[in-house]
Amino acid sequence: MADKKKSIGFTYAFSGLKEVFKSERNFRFHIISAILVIIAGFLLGFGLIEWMIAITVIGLVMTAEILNTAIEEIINYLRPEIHPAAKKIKDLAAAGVFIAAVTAFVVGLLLFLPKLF
Ligand SMILES: Nc1ncnc2c1ncn2[C@@H]1O[C@H](COP(=O)(O)OP(=O)(O)OP(=O)(O)O)[C@@H](O)[C@H]1O
Repeated sequence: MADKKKSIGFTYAFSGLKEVFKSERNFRFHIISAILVIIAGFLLGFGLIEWMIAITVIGLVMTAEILNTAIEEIINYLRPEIHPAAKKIKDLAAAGVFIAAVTAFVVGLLLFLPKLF
């Protein structure tokens, strides 16, 4: 029973992933960036700690993008007029993605630059 519940939970989660992949250009960009980081990690011989850091920031950015998409969908579903509160909510969600992406970029520089130079 618990196993069945768990597998249904995974099904919904995968359905969400499929949705965000289909509808969000940004998410596809994050996936491609993550694949490039993973390839570069293999080529540059990342150690355990470097892999842990890289995977953590990849997960951070993807999670932020998915939550941003969910928040946008809530606002679109509620169909508000153009409203300052709707703007504020969407802008805050977008700011979350921005902070996650800048963090990933800076961490990426700190990981890759010492390996390259
Ligand atoms: N109902 C609204 N009222 C006021 N401003 C809004 C409203 N909906 C969207 N906006 C403004 O437009 C911006 C873009 O919103 P939109 O829903 O188009 O997101 P998006 O461009 O699809 O985002 P993403 O590229 O992450 O998918 C928001 O950040 C907000 O500033």
